[in-house]
Amino acid sequence: MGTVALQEVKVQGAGAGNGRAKLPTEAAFLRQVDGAQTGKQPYAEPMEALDSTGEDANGAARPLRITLEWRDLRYTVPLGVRRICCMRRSNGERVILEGLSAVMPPGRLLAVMGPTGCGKSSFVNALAGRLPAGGTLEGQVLVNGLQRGKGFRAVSAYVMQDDVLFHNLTVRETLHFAARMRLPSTVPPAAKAARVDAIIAQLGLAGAANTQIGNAFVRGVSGGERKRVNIAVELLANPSLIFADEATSGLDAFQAQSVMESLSQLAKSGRSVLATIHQPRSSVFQLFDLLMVLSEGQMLYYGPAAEAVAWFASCGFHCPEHYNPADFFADLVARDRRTPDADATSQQRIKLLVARFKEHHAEGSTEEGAVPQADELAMQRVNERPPFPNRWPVEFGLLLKRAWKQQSRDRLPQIITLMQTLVLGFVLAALFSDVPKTAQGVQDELGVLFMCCMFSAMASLFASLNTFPAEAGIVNRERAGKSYHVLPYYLARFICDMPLRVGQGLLFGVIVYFIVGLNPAAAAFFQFVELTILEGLASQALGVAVSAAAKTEKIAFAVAPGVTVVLMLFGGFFVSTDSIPASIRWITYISHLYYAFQGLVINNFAGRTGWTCASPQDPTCTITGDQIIDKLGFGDKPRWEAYVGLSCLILGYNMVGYAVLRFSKQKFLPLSPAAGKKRA
Ligand SMILES: Nc1ncnc2c1ncn2[C@@H]1O[C@H](COP(=O)(O)OP(=O)(O)OP(=O)(O)O)[C@@H](O)[C@H]1O
Repeated sequence: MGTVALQEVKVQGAGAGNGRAKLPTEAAFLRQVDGAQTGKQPYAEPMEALDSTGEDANGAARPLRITLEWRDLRYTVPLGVRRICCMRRSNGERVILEGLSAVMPPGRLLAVMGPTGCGKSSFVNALAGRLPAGGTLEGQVLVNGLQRGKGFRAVSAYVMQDDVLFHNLTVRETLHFAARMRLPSTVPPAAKAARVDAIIAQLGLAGAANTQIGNAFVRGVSGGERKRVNIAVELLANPSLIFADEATSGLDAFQAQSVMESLSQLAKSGRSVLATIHQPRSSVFQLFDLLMVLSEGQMLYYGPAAEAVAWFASCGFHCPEHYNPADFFADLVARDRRTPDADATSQQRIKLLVARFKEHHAEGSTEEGAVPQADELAMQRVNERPPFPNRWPVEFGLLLKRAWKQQSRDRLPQIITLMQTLVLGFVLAALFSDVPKTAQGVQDELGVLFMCCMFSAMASLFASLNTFPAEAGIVNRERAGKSYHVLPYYLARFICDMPLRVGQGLLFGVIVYFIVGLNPAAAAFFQFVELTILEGLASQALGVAVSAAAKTEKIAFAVAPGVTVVLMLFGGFFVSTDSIPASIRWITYISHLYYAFQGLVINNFAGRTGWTCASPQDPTCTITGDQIIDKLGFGDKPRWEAYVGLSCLILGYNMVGYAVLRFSKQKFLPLSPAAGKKRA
């Protein structure tokens, strides 16, 4: 059905307004949706009211019946600024959602449809409280008659458009972790495991339970299974309200059907499910209880999905027989910008449909969707619960276990680290093997020591940059769902990174140290390794701090090496600290390369003698190690200073990284009720 056909239909249907079927009023609609219309009894599903504990047999909070109401939702985004002379003028704003009001009773699957860019995701995000900061959201969102409160996150789940899962964990491990993290520790482990099994069965994941999630490089579960794992992760907290944005995007028809069937089952079990969807096939359309059709941010239909065809027919637009209603609506409400005429016609059609629906809505809006008092009370109780399900030590233990599993199975970074260490170690060793004890040899040894600092700093930095941003999506999702605090996550990650840094430092030391012929004392070798490991840990923390501060992986990769190069210039090799202008000398003291180089130089040269000066005037002239140390400006530095400096930097960089992560959590747009109240 193309646009031309729609125009024909419209001509046929012009003036059909008088005989149009009326949609039920809001209250009648609630009764219909709850009762005979859909063959369901009002709240007929197994949704027992919360008992005194509010928990089910597994100790998990029972789903609540959620009546969701939105009033006069209006979402606008600024259109940027323009400069007139030296003044900045706003270009105005763009209205993304306009005047959306409706009530959704519990235990229903609401599908939000409309052409691309019509505001489906914005609508679902507005209800879920997940619109990105930067615009204005006005109106009201009521959950069981109450304004969205602290408990909203606890009762709702948000299934992301993108898959955000650890690729090295199996489906079962992913779900076990989510169950342990999202259910309180008062729930016994056996009950949590039973819940995981139940959800695996419910979402048809039994066949894939022991398969790794996978990614572009590692073969894993199918796209549909990944989507269902995403849903399953959210389900483990037993949410009463589920938002699924583009639940079927990127899936083939069969997988899309199975995902939507899962969502429909969840609605049948008493939960309220809101899903945005693009052009569902007719068998998927049959699964919807309620349908909302949006175009240009306005509502063209909201009501029982089964009655949408009749509604549009009553407006003069008839869906041909044996035609998928979803395809018909998609053509009907899309703006056709191919030619100016087609655009004008489609705009007129949308205007007409918006006006008709508004007219109907105004007739029905005097009756409010009544919320049973028990539901309101249950919601009030949830609002009073603490937001995090577990205590700090439990979170730490779980995060440590997961980080360890993920890292130990992530072979690629380990292989890259090993290869880098071997290649650079042997190249350095080959270039500088058996350095002579001459003035030139001193230069070579200093060069080797600084190269060791550079290698340790860069390898650890890139290890952080390669892994930390990749986790950001998962961590953001888990933090938005109030799964855990940031500190236990941060500490667990730091601890799990340590073995790789230690292994790398040790391997590099073994290859380079003896071939080059650095200080032969055994203690000096161990100090060399200790210092490069400490430097690696500091550099890793710097990488995390930069990654946390940078908005994207690309920015992190652009900024972090630049920062390291600046710190390298203050490392004491190129310019002695004494020759650096006093105003910028402080940078030296935040440079891990400086402390590492200082430590390695003192470790290598202190107390040693016998380097010849290569002076033609005095062939017996020799240089002592202490003279070399003095020349570099480290003469007055005690050995421990490098250790203390590096330890302070590990702590300092980590504190910065933690603070940035802690305070850079995704900001969501608050709901401003003023305008909504004015209009209400
Ligand atoms: N923060 C923003 N700033 C500017 N424009 C925005 C912003 N958020 C959304 N939009 C615009 O608002 C419109 C609606 O976006 P939204 O993502 O809600 O549409 P959608 O119907 O979900 O689209 P799709 O089906 O393609 O996912 C789009 O044109 C989008 O470009």
